[in-house]
Amino acid sequence: MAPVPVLPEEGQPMVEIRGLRTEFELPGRRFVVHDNLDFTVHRGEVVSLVGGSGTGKTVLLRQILGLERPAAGEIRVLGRPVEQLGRRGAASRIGMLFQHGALFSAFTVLENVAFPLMELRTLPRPLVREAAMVKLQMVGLQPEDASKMPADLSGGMIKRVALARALIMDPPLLLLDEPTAGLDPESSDGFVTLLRALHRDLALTVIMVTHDLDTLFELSTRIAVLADRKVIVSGRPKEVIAFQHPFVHDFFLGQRGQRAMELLREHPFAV
Ligand SMILES: Nc1ncnc2c1ncn2[C@@H]1O[C@H](COP(=O)(O)OP(=O)(O)OP(=O)(O)O)[C@@H](O)[C@H]1O
Repeated sequence: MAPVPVLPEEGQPMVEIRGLRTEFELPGRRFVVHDNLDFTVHRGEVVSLVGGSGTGKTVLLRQILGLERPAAGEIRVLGRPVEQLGRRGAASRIGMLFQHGALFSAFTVLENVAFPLMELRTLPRPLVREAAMVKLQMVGLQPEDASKMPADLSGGMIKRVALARALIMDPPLLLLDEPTAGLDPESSDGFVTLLRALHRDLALTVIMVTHDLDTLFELSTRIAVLADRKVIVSGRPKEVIAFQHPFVHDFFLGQRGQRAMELLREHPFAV
């Protein structure tokens, strides 16, 4: 069995990032994505990361997951440096929903959901199957969906299967990369409702990257803006929208501003 992560008290840091520097080599030059970036997420929060294209939102999620190492700085997850968690330790603490679901096309739905547990080789197959079926039910899928192949699923079902797989080890921390991208409005609403219920019922801490204002306002307890290689502001929408920065102005008050203002009125207490 995977070790049960020790949960910090409510409000204690789940993720702490200090002095983060991320750089990539391009032919002939070094390209800096994050520079001296600080960011903390507390237990129970749903923090949305927004920022322009290429500001390093996805890379930051991958670093929190331990899939990529920064050039400098420290990332602690549940009080421990992420590089000390190892693959198994990270998997039991952090669930990740990748942008396009990232399901294995040759595996059935059940095999996809069960995969992280099968890889551990610590539980007998019937128990793994049972755990995967419970997670399928948790994300609103039917038992008969278990034998389907990814090619036979709708976009909304693919997201749900990927979410069931992200939750298979009962991680306290869930990372979501564009959870509603590519979904029609009805599927998107359904998925947001599911995420909100799971956040509440499983006492999850969530870090989410999204460009979608409805998803942002429906789910977030805090918004953090990535620009100029740092988190330039984080807080409630009202506080973030009032921050003077060209990206913040364009994102919330530009073309989409009217929708942002409607959402702010609809969700005065949500964030
Ligand atoms: N392995 C890599 N090698 C080189 N450059 C990379 C690598 N991974 C990411 N980058 C670059 O780092 C920058 C940040 O990428 P990232 O995918 O995190 O952006 P993002 O903020 O998620 O953007 P978007 O909103 O467009 O998805 C981009 O310019 C990307 O091309």
